[in-house]
Amino acid sequence: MKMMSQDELKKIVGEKAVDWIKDGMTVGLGTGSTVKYMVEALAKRIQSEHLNITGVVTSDATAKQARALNIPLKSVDDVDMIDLTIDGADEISSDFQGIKGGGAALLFEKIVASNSRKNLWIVDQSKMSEKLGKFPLPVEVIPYGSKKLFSKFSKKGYAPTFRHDDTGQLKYTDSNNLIIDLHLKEITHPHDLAAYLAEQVGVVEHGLFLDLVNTVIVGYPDGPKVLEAR
Ligand SMILES: O=C[C@H](O)[C@H](O)[C@H](O)COP(=O)(O)O
Repeated sequence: MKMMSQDELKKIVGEKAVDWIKDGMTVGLGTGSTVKYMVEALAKRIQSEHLNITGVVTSDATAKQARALNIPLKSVDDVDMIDLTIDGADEISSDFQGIKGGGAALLFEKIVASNSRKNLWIVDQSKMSEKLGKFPLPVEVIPYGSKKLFSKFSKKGYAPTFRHDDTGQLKYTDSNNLIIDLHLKEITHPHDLAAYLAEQVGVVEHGLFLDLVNTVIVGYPDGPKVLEAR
């Protein structure tokens, strides 16, 4: 079997995902290196099949790409309901729960996902795991009081780190918040953890995406595999 790079696996799932898009749909466009291929493939379909599609983006980065490819966009506030959102993920457990936010876009991604009739995730095989927690869990926090939250998470044993960008500066999200990554190793009770994080003052959103997705396309060297939740 031909060895495929991680990037090639991302490309095959990105290209496969646009099969779910039908003419007239309002489509949520996720964020990241896998979604980038889906957005490219969608733009090609819009052009060649003259599709009437409205995109709803989840980050400034995706907005920039979609505009450059002439995909018509609207804000989530200006559409009735999103028919389908296609997004990447950082880790997906066997029961279809996920961690997102590796690209710091979790807040808009969760707003768009929560306003979508259907959510579809596209990942290469490395993102699948039995239990969540190998990927550090991103928590978006407002800057004011963020050191207090950091200490609280430290005391809980969550091994927090502030996210930095490539230049070593604190990473600010599209909404000018900070990210604290929690190094948990294994999340045994994701719903309890999600509830705890949601009630902490100063937490804007966390990267646990629970009970949102029922279709996942996984890229394997022998092709994309579509997994449906039971
Ligand atoms: O904040 C970023 C998003 O949650 C991405 O969807 C996630 O990090 C996966 O990105 P990629 O496809 O680049 O691995």
